[in-house]
Amino acid sequence: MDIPPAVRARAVTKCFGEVVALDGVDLDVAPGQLHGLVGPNGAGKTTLLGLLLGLAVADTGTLEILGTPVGRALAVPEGVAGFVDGPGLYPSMTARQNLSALAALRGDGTMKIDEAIDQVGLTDVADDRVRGFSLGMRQRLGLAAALLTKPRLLILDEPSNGLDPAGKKHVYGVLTKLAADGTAVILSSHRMDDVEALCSEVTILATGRVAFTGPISKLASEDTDLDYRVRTSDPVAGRRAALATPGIRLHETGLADNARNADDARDTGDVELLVVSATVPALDEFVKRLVREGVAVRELAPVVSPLEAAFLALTEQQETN
Ligand SMILES: Nc1ncnc2c1ncn2[C@@H]1O[C@H](COP(=O)(O)OP(=O)(O)OP(=O)(O)O)[C@@H](O)[C@H]1O
Repeated sequence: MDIPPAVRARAVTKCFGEVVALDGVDLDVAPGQLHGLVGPNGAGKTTLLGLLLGLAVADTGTLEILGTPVGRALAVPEGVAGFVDGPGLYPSMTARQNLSALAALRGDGTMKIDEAIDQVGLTDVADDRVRGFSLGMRQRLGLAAALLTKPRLLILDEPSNGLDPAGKKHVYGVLTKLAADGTAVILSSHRMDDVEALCSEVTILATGRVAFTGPISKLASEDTDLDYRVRTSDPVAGRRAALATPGIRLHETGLADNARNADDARDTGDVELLVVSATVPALDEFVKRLVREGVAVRELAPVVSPLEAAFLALTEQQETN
């Protein structure tokens, strides 16, 4: 039997008075997919996540969640869990009491509370009151609350807010494992690097419309110029090779024009770094030339990630339309 998509949205529109928060949004999310939702402030991310969580209903369009069409009633669809605008928690209760209360409310705590607390790394503070929790700890507890129901679709609004690097790594490990076990995860974020590290697919929203949806790998077209940092064993020869390669635009990084060798270059400051603007094929030619000339490439990386570059280009485009 075919497993239905976790989310299938078609032409979904949602207005708040005069404000069009979502304008004809299509979204497809497969089971087991980690899907990032990005967009500038006010783009409609929270509104869309709210529809998926049953906190609001769309004005027009169709929405199917885990194979079931969403009706007009406000209710969390079966198999869905998560939070928008931060997890709702009782500050005067401990972490464990919060989860017990939730499990009692739902009457279906299918996962053991200790197991959920352990999964998000809060065992040591399980009996502390939530009032004293940091934002990151609250986020983790919110995730534990969502995990209690063993969801097949998990919706998280800015889940990495307030998490320190170790916390983020832990939470991302939990999400990756959930996805590997078949749960679809949709999360919003303002951090492109986080989305790139975690998600295989992304939807970029701008002023309520989908500017892009699909695999992150498709975002960076081979024909798009991106800025790259290039560090070589010989900055002077590297610079010469850049100038000689068609399609490579060299940004000035402080290397003196009269520098004849690496020692001269070093005298002028940190000039081992070149910043070039190029398409992928032009960059390939540049690297081949460097290798031919016996110049070693020690570092080669985009200045901003392909996702961030595409995000900026697409959202600027949308906003000027
Ligand atoms: N309950 C509401 N009443 C009125 N307007 C609303 C309401 N909720 C959202 N909006 C408006 O809808 C638009 C989309 O808001 P939304 O919160 O979904 O954006 P967002 O992408 O989540 O933004 P942010 O990144 O700032 O959280 C905004 O113009 C917002 O002001």
